[in-house]
Amino acid sequence: MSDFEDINTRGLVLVGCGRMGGAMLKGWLSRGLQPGSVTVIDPRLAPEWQDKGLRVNQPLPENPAVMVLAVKPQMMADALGGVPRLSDTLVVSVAAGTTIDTFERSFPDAPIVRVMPNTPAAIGQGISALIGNGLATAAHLDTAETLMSAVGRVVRLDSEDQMDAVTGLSGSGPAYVFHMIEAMAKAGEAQGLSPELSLELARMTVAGAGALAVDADEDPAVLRENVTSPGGTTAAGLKVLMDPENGLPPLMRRTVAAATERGRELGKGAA
Ligand SMILES: NC(=O)C1=CN([C@@H]2O[C@H](COP(=O)(O)OP(=O)(O)OC[C@H]3O[C@@H](n4cnc5c(N)ncnc54)[C@H](OP(=O)(O)O)[C@@H]3O)[C@@H](O)[C@H]2O)C=CC1
Ligand SMILES: O=C(O)[C@@H]1CCC=N1
Repeated sequence: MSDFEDINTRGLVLVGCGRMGGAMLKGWLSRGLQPGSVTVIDPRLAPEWQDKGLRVNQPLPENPAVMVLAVKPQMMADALGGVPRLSDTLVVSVAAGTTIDTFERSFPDAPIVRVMPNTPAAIGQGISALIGNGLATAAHLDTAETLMSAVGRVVRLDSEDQMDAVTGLSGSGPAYVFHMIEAMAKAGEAQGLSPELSLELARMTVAGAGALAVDADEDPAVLRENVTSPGGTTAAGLKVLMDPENGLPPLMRRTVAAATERGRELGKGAA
């Protein structure tokens, strides 16, 4: 039996099919979601989605199993204005900042699950955190978890208050790691390597270290120590990187704090 049986029967509506909506849709279709059961609402849907058998910008099914909202927080009010007051439909939002009570104003009788995914979902390597409203039953949370586990791992939160920090860490986090690759590549160039060689070394080092961190039984700290020979090259590099005042720890603290704070602002309706 497909995990998507009820959704394939009643339908899924995806409002906003950009980078995040598209990444999730790709994962769902590859895991058994039938294209004909998906209604995509996006005024300027990318051409790559046009010939996939999806229902594009068509009237909504009468009683869809799930509606996924994946538009920018700043566009959410517009998007919500265009959808009916569903009640028997699970509403899932992936928007940063936008709080559950905002959705409850549009869907006062609906189960609502707020999710924070990330873009490695496009290759099934995402991590999503979720939390439901008072009307979301265990079955609704399971449905949301089924959807999100099709594109990576899922954790459940204890409180919606955690969501902005989750957003600042894992929602935005892939961008920090991509920037780390860029910075490592530039640093290699500064030591005389060619841009191509430097980028390849940086990219595969981050990919391999990330995969090892997930696969290994040891903590990242132990994996780090395994690379670090006493008096060797890594120790010399880490002395700079781990400097408590000017190194990565205070920089990363400020980075995640700034992103978390921006999530809070978006939740209060900031543009
Ligand atoms: N990108 C990421 O890494 C992550 C994003 N998110 C969240 O996902 C949501 C979407 O972000 P992202 O995918 O990056 O943004 P995108 O801009 O790539 O995607 C949003 C899509 O929604 C479309 N759209 C705009 N207005 C409407 C509307 N009224 N009805 C239907 N569709 C509409 C946009 O069209 P157009 O471009 O023409 O405006 C666009 O195609 C945001 O709320 C973000 O916080 C969460 C986790 C990670
Ligand atoms: O930058 C943003 O606001 C979105 C949310 C998390 C990742 N991208």
